[in-house]
Amino acid sequence: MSIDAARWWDLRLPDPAPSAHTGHPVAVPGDADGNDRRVPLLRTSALIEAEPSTVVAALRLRLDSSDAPAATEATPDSAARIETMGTGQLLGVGDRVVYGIPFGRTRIPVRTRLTSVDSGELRATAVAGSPWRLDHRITVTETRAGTLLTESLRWYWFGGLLDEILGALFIRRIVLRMFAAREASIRAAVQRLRAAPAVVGAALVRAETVLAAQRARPETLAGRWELPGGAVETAETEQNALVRECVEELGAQVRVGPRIGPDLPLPDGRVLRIYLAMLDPASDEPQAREHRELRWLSAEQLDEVDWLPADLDLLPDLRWFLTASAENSANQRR
Ligand SMILES: Nc1nc2c([nH]c(=O)n2[C@H]2C[C@H](O)[C@@H](COP(=O)(O)OP(=O)(O)OP(=O)(O)O)O2)c(=O)[nH]1
Repeated sequence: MSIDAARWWDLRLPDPAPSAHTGHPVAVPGDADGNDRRVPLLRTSALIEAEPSTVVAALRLRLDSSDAPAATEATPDSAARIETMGTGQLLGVGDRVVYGIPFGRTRIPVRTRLTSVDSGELRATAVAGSPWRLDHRITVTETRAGTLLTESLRWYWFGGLLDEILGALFIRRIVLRMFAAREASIRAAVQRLRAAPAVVGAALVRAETVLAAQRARPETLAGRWELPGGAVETAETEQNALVRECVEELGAQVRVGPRIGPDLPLPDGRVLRIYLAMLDPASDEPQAREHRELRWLSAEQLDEVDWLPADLDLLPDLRWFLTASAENSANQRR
């Protein structure tokens, strides 16, 4: 495979500024990318000892769902109501996030709409009317010590100096409290995801297509499509579980590669983790031993089958990977 998927997370992420590594909040006018220096920017960062795929899943978990981390209640400043427009459990573009920013005894609702979501970054822009605008950006960056989570907020109110004064007097304190509370709830969600029993799935890739399998059982899931795999048994690594499941379900020998996409919470409390995989050159052709049918799907065909709900949240990452592999192969042929 010509794409180095281990560098998956680095692809679209800017380097955090050195001050972000200190873990202390910084408020600087503008940023180093040449953006308007008069626009206030507030940034905090935290190192979380977990893989980026888990941190992203924690970020994208609905904070208002019943299985949300209890920290949402324990730290009311993090209160965020998320109005999901998509079907999946994770956030998608177009979803609205309503933050209740505490102000005296009341809360001022700030409505933001997610404008971009990918493996490394969530970006939301406030939808409150003009002239006021708010850009909220969360990025995750893999480091040797864990995942660096950086949150930044930039606001445009009246513009220029007035925004800086308002920021210093009012916004800065509230926003930093909100960031701190969110960090606590993200840490709690990360712990919950790491402790959950795992199901693993193989994104088995061949010639820019991925193998999808149609479930035959149980009745509630029969007819829907998934990636081959199953539950990880006690004292088994996730990679070994995938190799075993692919033999049992497909009669195929696979080589397991790096993770793709975030942790995907399942309705029963388990967590689904997907790994890229390739057929071993000596392997037999995969057969539907336990499934109804198998199909090799290209990036364009991913929407043609009725995926299980958890898998829907993987499709953007899978589509990106298949498209990038196809482009890469085309470039190499030239
Ligand atoms: N393997 C797999 N399971 C998925 C996917 N998406 C998804 O929601 N699931 C759910 C369906 C099931 O509730 C659970 C996996 O159960 P399973 O029947 O495949 O595996 P298992 O090891 O628990 O059972 P078995 O193979 O021993 O019969 O995860 C997916 O893409 N692949």
